[in-house]
Amino acid sequence: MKDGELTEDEVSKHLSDLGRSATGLQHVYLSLSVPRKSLKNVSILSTYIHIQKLELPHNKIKDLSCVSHMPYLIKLDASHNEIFDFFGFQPPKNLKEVDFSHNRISSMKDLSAYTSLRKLILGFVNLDQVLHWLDNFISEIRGLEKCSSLTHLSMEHNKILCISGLRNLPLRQLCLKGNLIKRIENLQTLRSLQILDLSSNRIQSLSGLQDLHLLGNINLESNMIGEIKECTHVQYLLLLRELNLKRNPIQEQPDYRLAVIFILNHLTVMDEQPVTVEEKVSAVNKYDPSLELVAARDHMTHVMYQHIQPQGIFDSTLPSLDTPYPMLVLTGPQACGKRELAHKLCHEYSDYFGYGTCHTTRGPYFGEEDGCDYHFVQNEEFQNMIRMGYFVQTMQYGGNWYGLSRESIESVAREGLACCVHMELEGVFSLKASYFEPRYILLIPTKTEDYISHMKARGFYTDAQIEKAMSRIDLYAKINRERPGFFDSVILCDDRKQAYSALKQLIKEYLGLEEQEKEGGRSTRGTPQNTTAGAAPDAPNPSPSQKVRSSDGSWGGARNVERPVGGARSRARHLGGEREAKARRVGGSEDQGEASGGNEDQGEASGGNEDQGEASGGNEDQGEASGGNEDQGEASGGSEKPERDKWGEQRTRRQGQRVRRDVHNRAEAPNDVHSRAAEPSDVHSRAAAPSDVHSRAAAPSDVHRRALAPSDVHRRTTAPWRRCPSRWGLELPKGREGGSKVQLILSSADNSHLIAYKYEGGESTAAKKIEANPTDAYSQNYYSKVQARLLPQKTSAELASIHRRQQMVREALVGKIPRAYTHLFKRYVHTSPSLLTPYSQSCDHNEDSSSEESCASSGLSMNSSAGVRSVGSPAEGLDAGSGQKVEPLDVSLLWQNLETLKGKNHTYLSDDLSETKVLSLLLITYEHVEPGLSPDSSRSSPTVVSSPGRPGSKAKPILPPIPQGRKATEFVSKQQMTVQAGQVDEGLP
Ligand SMILES: Nc1ncnc2c1ncn2[C@@H]1O[C@H](COP(=O)(O)OP(=O)(O)OP(=O)(O)O)[C@@H](O)[C@H]1O
Repeated sequence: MKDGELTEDEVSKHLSDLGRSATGLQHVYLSLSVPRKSLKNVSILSTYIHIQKLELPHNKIKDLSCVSHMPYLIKLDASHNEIFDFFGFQPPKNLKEVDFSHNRISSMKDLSAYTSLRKLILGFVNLDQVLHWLDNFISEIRGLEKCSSLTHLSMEHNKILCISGLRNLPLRQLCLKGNLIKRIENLQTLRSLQILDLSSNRIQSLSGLQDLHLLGNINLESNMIGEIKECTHVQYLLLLRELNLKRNPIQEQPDYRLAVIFILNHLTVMDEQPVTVEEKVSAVNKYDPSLELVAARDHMTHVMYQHIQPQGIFDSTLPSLDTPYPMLVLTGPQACGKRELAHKLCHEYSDYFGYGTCHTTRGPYFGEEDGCDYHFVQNEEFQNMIRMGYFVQTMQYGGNWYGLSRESIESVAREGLACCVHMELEGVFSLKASYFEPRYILLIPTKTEDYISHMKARGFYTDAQIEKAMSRIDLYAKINRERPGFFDSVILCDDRKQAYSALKQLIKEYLGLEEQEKEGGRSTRGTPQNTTAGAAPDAPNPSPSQKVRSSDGSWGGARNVERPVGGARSRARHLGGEREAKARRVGGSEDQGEASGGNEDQGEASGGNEDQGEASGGNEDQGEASGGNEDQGEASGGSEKPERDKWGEQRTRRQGQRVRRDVHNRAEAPNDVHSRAAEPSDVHSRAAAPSDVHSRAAAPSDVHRRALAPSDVHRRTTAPWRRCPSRWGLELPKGREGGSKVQLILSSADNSHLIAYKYEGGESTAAKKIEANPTDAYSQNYYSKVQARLLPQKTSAELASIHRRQQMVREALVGKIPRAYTHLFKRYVHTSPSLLTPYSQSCDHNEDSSSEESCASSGLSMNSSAGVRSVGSPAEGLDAGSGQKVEPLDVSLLWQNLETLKGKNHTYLSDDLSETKVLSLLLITYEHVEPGLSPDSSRSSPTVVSSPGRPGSKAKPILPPIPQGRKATEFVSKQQMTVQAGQVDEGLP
C-alpha cells in the first residue's frame, strides 16, 4: 500500500460475501473490510459499485466521496478516521447504518435525504480537538428531522449542550453520553425510546423522562443527581428495569439503594448490580411498612426503652387480666373533628372522662394551649422522652412527632377517670399492640367537599396536607371494611353536631346513663333490651348510617351489662326518702344509709361478683364488702354526687383508707343493719330486678378470675371499665321471691354455667344453666384471652395438682374419699345433716357422674351451711381432725367460709349438673345479715376462694401441706395471701 492509497490487490484481498448483484445478473462481492491500514485514499472504491457493506475503521481517510458510487451500500463504518466532511457523499438509497465516530466532524448537516438511515453513530466525532477548539465540536443535534427511520443514534462524547433536534424520531436507543447536557429535555416525543444513555453529563434531575413509557434502561452514571426524590420522575415507567446512577451524589444518601429500589420497584438491575428479592422486601419494609409493622416497631421501641430506663409504677393503668384501664380513642383523618369531640366529651362527661393530652413537636396553632391541646415540645425533647421510655405510642405525621405518654394517661387515671384521646390510624395500631384495651371510635367524613372546605377554612393546612388527609379517608374506610370489629364504632362526622350526638349516645349507652335518665323519669326500670332500643331523650337518635355498631357488638355488650348495674345503683338511690331518712337518722348521712341499707350494696355484697371478688381479695375491698363497698367509702367521706360515676368510684376507693376503716362501720352501726333488714322495699326492689342481682352474681368467672389475680383486685379499683366483664347473664330462677344474696357459686369450667348457688330467703329453686351470651364476642374473646394467658403458664405439675384437687373436691363432696379433705366434710356432715339429706340420698342412689356432680354441689351446699365461724377456726378444726397431713388447698378455706353460712341459708342446686364439668370451684360468702344478727357475726369478712392464681400473680397454684399444729390464723392468712397477694389485711378478722 503506497502512501495510504488503497490498491486493487488490497481490495481483492478484503472483499467478502460473494453474492448476487442487486440486478441479480452477476455474482459480486458484497462486503469490503479494510481496517487499520492507515488508508488515506480510498477513491479506488468508486468502481466497486455493488458493495453493500463497507468497513474502513482505524484509517486516516479524510474523503469518502467514493461512497457516492455505491448505490447499494447499506452499512458504512468510517469510524476512527479523519473525516471532516459529514456525509460528504451522495446518499446511497438504502444506507441504513453509518458510523462516523472518532472523526473530525464539527457539525451536523441536513440528512433528510437519508431516509433509510436507521443507525447513526457520531460518537467522538471530534476527539482530536476536544481540548482545543470548542467551536469544532458537535454542540447541537440537528439535521435528523427527516430521518424517519432512525432508531439508533449515538452521539457520545461530543460537546452537546442541550438535547434538541430529535423531535418525533422513532429512536429506540439514544446515547448522548459524555456531553455537556445539564437537563433532560425535548425527549418527550421519543415515544419509542427504550434505551437511554445520558451518562457523563451534568444532569441533576430525572425530570423529562416521565413520558417515555417504553424506557427500560437508563444510564445516568457520572452525573449530578443528588436527591432520591428525583427517582420519582421515572417511578411510573413501568418497563424500566435497569438504572445506573453510579457516580452521582445521590449515592451518598443514606440507604440510597433501598430507597431507589423502593421507588422504582420494577428494577431488576441497579447500578449494574442485580436487585435481589431481599432488597425489594427490605425496601418496602423500610419505606412503606404495613400499619402493623409500624405499630410493632413503635411498640417495640417503647417497650424497649421502658425496660432500659427506670420507670415509675403506674398502678392505675397497669394491665389487668379482666379489667383493662378504660380508654376511649377517637380516630379518623386529620381535622375530622375528633379532637374537638374529645374535648367536648371530656368537658360534658367530666365525671367519666379526662382528656389524654399528647405530646407533639409541631408548633401550636393559633389558639392552642400548651398542656391542653398538646404538650408542645421540641424535637430533641421528644426524642429524649422516647429514649426515656415515657411514651406508650408515638407516630410521625406530616413531619411532626406525636406521642401519648404514660404520664398523660396516668394523670387522667389518677383522677379516677377514663382517658379519652384522639389519634391517627397508626396510633390505633400501636395502641392495639400495647396492653391497653381502649374502645376505638372511628370518625369518618363522607362528604369530601365539605371536608376539604372545612380544612381550608381552618387556614392551617397546605394543599399537600389537605390532599394527604383526604387520601387517608380511604385508608380508614378500607381498614373498617376489611377488618370488621377493628373499630368499636363508626360515626360519620360530616356534621359535627350530629357526630357529637352520636358519640354521646354511644357513651351514654355504655355508661348506662340513659338508663339512669330514664329511671329518673319513671320509677320502674326497663329491661336492658328496652333501654337498648331507646335513645336518650336529649340526644337525637343517630341514623343507622351514622352509628355503625361494631361487628363484635362490644359496645352493645358493654351497654347491656352496664345498665343493670347503673340501673341498680340509680334505683338504689331513687329508692326514696324513707331509707335515706333512716340512714340519716342512724348514720347521719345519706351515704351511710346507702352503705348499710342500700340495696345496691346488698346486691353487690351478696351477689355482686366483682364486689365479692373485691371483698375477699383486697383490703380496701374488704372494707367495701362489709360496709358497702363504695358507699361506705363515701359514707365516711362525704355525700354522694347526684350522678356519681361508676368509674369514679375508684376515686372513692383510692381516696380512702377510710374505705378500709369502714370495715367496722357496720358493726358500729347495728341500727343500719336493722334498718336494712327492716326495709322490705329494698329486698323487693331487688327481687323486682332480678337480672340486676344476677347479672352480677352471674359472673362467677369474673369472681374466679379476680380471685385468680389477687393483685388485680387492687388495681381494679382504678378501673372503672371493670364492670364490663359481667357479661355472663344469669337468669334468676323463677319462683324466687325475696332473698337475694347469692351465697355460693360453683362455676363450671368455661364459666358459662352456674352450678349451684344459694341465697337468702325465697323458695328453693334449682339454679339454671346459664350460657354465656354467644353473640357477645367480647366475652368470648375475652375469656379465651384469659384462658390463653392462663393455660400456657401451667406446668404439668400444676395441672396435675389442679386435677387432683378437683378430683378430691368432687369426691369429697360426695363423701367418697377419706383423703385430705375428708375430715372437713365429715365435720359438716355431722353438724348439718338436715340440709344435706335430700342430696346425699340422691347421691347414694345415683353413681353416675352427673349425680356425682350434683352431690358435689350438694356437698358444697351442705358444707356451706355447716359450721359457724365463731365456733372455731378452720385451722382448729383441722388440728382437731384426723391428724392427717392436710394440704391447705382452697377447699379448706372454702370450709372456713362455709362456716359463715351455717344454718342461715337454703341451697339451690343446679338441675343439670350432669352437663357441667366442675373444674373450678368458687365459694363466695358474704356475711349474713339478718335482723338481730350480732354485729360481731356480721363483721365476718367475705372471702373468695379460688383455683390457682393466674400467671404473674403471687398466688401459688400448689400450696405446701400445713405442718401439724400450725395455727389456724397462720393457715388462713397464708391461704388468703394467695388470693390477696400484696394486700393489706385490714378488715380481716
Ligand atoms: N399520639 C398520637 N398518635 C397518633 N396520632 C396522633 C397523636 N396525637 C395526635 N395525633 C393525630 O395526628 C394528626 C395531626 O394532629 P394535629 O393536631 O397536628 O392535626 P389537626 O389539624 O389539629 O387535626 P385534628 O383536629 O384531627 O387534631 C391528627 O389526626 C391527630 O389526631
